[in-house]
Amino acid sequence: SGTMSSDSENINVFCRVKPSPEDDTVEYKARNDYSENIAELEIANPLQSMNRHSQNAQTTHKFAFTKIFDQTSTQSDIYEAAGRPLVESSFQGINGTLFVYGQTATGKTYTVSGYDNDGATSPIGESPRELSVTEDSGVITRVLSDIFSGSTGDNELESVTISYLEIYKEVGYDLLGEGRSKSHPDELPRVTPMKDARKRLNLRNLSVHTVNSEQEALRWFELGNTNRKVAETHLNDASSRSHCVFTIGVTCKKGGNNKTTLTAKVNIVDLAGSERVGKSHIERSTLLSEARNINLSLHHLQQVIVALSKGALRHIPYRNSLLTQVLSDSLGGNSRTVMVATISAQTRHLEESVSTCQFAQRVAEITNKVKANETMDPDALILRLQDEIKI
Ligand SMILES: Nc1ncnc2c1ncn2[C@@H]1O[C@H](COP(=O)(O)OP(=O)(O)OP(=O)(O)O)[C@@H](O)[C@H]1O
Repeated sequence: SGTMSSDSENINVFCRVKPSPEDDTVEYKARNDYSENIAELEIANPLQSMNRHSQNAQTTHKFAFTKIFDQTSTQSDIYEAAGRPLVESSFQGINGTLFVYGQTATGKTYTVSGYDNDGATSPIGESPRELSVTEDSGVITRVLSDIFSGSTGDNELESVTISYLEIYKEVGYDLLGEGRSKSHPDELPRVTPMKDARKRLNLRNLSVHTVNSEQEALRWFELGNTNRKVAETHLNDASSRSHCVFTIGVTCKKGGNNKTTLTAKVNIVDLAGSERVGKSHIERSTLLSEARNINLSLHHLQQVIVALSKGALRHIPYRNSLLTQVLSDSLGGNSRTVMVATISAQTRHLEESVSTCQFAQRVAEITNKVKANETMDPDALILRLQDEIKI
């Protein structure tokens, strides 16, 4: 039947420019054409425009995006354009992914997780202060809030689950393991990828928590962030060096047909900083091995994206890293996916900003095959098959 077919759709790519002091900024122009959903980012290259001898030197770089968020954009602007649509489609059984990519300190974590809720985290179950969406809340907080308060259309929300995975040097850590905060990352359960009988990825040891309210969900998220900070302190600034994947499972009963269940997964992904090893002034050998490791992971991600952007019938090397295995549905599979490329407007980061935008152009070429995940209860399925036979 028609509802089971899949639709091809491209990954929508957004750009966010981090606010910075007015001196030392690159001249860039953003043109958003709201009616067409096309935006163009033009970055002037000050180094080349100063060189009057090279007539043919490229003085500007131009990049196409779905939309550009300039330095004045708010957390809510980003959410409305890039986050909310994923919540709405999750109620229809459609998987969604939002991932942020960019150089260190360009606002990836701010975009996804907002400002840190400084201060004490209360254990799950105790009753501390109320958590809620504030101006600085990132995509994850807003998604969790909307899932519990947004309109599910004709369908009825049945259950919500969450999990929170950190990947550091190819090792997966469960940030919500056992529901309490840890004092050392070694205490966090290690997550390993396995294939189940149907050859689907199964993340062993990643806890999946059912949540019944926005408060409960936000409390888990806060616990995960506390564990993430612990890891950061012990693992040489793991924040820039690790990847975090927050996953929300949404189950709905289909309206007018409560024998059909719709299930969707929404992944929100904060990637490691994308700068190249050569540019960061890393001297200590341990740090160098870490840098290679992040870059290795991002390198594998880039390989997957290049293979996908070149089109069908290619071998896609998902298996080379844990990150690409986790993101296999999000990239080229069954998921509605959006990317937010974060860049700095500062002149000294020009090269990195251009390279981030170039990567984004590749990602925009990827097509996913999106279809609603519907399952019927066995009785309903038998009735439907009997109906079909009669015709
Ligand atoms: N749009 C913004 N508005 C206000 N502050 C911002 C914005 N973007 C980033 N910041 C601030 O800039 C700092 C660096 O941002 P953030 O930690 O999010 O970067 P990142 O890209 O996640 O870096 P890393 O790769 O190291 O994790 C933080 O203090 C953050 O609060």
